[in-house]
Amino acid sequence: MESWYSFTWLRVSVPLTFLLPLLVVVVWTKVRNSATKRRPPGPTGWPVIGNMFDLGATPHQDLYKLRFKYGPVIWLKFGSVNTMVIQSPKAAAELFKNHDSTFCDRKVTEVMRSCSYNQGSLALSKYGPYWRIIRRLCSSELLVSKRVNSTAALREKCVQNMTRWIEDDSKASRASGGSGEVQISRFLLLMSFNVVGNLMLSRDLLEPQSDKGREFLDAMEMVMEFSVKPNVADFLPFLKWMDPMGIKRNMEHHMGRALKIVAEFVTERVQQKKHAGTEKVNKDFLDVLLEYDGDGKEGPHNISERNVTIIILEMFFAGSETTSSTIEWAMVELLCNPDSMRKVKEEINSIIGLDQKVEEKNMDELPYLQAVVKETLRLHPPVPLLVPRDATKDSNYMGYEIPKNTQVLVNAWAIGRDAESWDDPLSFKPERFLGKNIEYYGQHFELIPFGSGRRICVGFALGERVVHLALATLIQSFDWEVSNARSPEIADMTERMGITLRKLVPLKAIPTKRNSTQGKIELIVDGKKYNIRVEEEGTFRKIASSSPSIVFEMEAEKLDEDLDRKHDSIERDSDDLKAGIEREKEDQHSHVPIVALKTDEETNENLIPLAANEHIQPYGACICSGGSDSIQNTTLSSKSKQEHELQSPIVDDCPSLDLVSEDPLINYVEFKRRSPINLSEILYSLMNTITLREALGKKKEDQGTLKLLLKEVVDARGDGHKDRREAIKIGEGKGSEDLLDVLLRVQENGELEFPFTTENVKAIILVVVSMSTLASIKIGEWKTIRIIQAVEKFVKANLVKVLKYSLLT
Ligand code: HEM
Repeated sequence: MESWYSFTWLRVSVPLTFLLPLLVVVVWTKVRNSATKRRPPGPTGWPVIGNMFDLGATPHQDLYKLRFKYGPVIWLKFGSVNTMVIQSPKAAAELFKNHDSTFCDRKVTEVMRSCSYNQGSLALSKYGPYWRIIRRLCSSELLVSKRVNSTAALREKCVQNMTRWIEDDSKASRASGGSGEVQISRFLLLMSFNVVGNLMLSRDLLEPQSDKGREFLDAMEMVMEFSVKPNVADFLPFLKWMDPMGIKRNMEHHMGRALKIVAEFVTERVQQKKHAGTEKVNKDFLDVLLEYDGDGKEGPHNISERNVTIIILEMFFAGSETTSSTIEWAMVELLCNPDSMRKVKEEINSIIGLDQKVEEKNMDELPYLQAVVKETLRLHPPVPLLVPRDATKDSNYMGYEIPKNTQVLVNAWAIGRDAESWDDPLSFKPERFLGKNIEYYGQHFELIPFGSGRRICVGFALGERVVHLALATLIQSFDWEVSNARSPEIADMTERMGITLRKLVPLKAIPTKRNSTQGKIELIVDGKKYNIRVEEEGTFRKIASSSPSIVFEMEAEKLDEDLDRKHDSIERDSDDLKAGIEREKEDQHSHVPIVALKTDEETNENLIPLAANEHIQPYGACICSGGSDSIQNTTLSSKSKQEHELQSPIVDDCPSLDLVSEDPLINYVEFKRRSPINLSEILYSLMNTITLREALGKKKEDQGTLKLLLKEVVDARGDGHKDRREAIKIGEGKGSEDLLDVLLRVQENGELEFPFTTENVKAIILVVVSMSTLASIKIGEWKTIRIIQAVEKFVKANLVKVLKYSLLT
């Protein structure tokens, strides 16, 4: 009996072993096909697990590839979860414009249920009264433009702190023998955390050295890491109770830590409120949440302390990495595209300059910077698939039947690369936005880094301000360089998917502080020190008029820093080289005083030809020309002359400065390659080149040394300018007069009210020339300060170029 039974069982079970799985596949495929009749196209999945293995570590990229095969709307199944993916601007427009209310719920993953987080969260809450209340509070009290504007100073403070940390970190690296390289993302994250901390809780949460801050950051980073780990329990719900991958257990631990820290702040504030006598004037978001007592229409009527804690924590999640990763990507792209970096730098230089801090109110004047941010968000949206939506009901979308509870992913990353919307979509070209009205506020569906519709990012006004401000400040404050060894990894755009999309290998670059011209001038009047801006001519004139002598010194800080860098970069084992550079630094440190003495005009001692070592020289009424066109002012009476000076157009920048090529310097550096460079020599030569051109109209080929110049001046009435003056006289050379021509004309015509000798002419020319050598400048015409300034700016700009050149070759 038993053997019959065994035999029969064997006869039945063997075919069943093979047939049953086949049957399951056939039935499952049939059921799926019938159910997906009017579903969007997509790759066929496996039984039970569906398309779980079709996506890897960067799902937005895998989905983008599927678009080429299946089109812009794709259907996938992850275990039991139906998923629709939107990958074109047109499909996104259809979704957000015509179906937003159907798809405005959120799909909540199992891990985000840890510590009941989803119940207090704004970003994950169901579309309903709780979401509406919190969203309204966020919009009106925290993130609406007017409110954001009123907190600009807080953000500017956080961004300035960041530049200080970067500078300190770089200095520390240099001091310990490193290259001065910093990992920018670290400071960006701290900065953006503090921005959120200041708005939510009125405090800086993080200082690089703070233990409490580090603990919070660490807990947050773990939460962010676990929140995006693929979890099999999401797709196979029957496994939820097991938490087979341990993700939820870990999340409970780290989320618990983060919530505990925020809860301490909340409790502290609740206690303060209990004991505070008067109403607080400047309320932060925590006050607003705690004081909420209903809107008289729909619930809830207050927000529990637990939910307040969750909402505050969420703002840190949502507002910190998103902004910091965007800025990091922008810096990466700019460093890989030097032309764009140059343009954005030039724009900042010309609109804000180096002397003024970047402020949020400047942003409207920086269209190229704005274009850089848009281009960065197009190519690197920090939340590439937006935050997953969930269908609230069955619907018909673009002719497809989409069942309730379908998860909807909008691939903003793929949309930013859509070839129908963007020319050359994979290249970084901020210019594509110039003069175009393409914004990222959810109305132009080819650019939706903040999402769109009802669930569009509630913090975009804040996010965009932080990104622009911090990026502009980083560019204004530092020159950024990438070491040769790092170049390949900077250009490697491989991504890492966390809570936001980051660069796999974080950006490391070397910052060199850019110094402003302001504060570089120390003015010493009768033993008193003043720090003045060169531009503040009024101040300058005021002090000057009350004092017979003015001494100001050019600080050599900038040169010092360049030398420090050079010191670090040149072969480190060569003591001779180091010693040479140290000597150079010493030289640069011994500031050369620039002296001006304003004498009584009546005295009019005429001009004393300059003696090389004297620091103070009297000057007479005839020295008032910083440029050829104003020499006639000398004929004016003292009062009207002063008035005229106040009104007269400043000798703006010397127009010919930009014609002076830096080639001689490059040649010089080339010649001196790998040996210490005498910077004073370079400066001296460049300054002479520039001012000789300005004073004598000399082209660079026929400029000689100072010796030749002296000969020319001594021979001022002689051949050098004879032909020119003849031509000018008969009207041919009008407009091409240089300073010497003008002086000679004035002299010949006897236009002045006092004797104007050849000695005077020589002295004026020498004044202008010697002024530019940074040695014993003797001059009494304030306009010439503009020339000094222009020359100095020019030299610095070129010096950096020259040094860079020498380091790179
Ligand atoms: C560059 C900066 C930022 C980017 C790119 C960004 C991006 C996004 C995206 C794509 C969404 C989902 C939108 C959707 O589903 O359609 C979102 C939602 C959200 N963002 Fe942002 N965000 C940024 C900054 C911020 C900041 C600074 C905050 C607040 C401090 C913030 C708070 C939120 C919140 C609370 C949500 C959920 C909104 C809801 O579900 O109603 N974000 N963000």
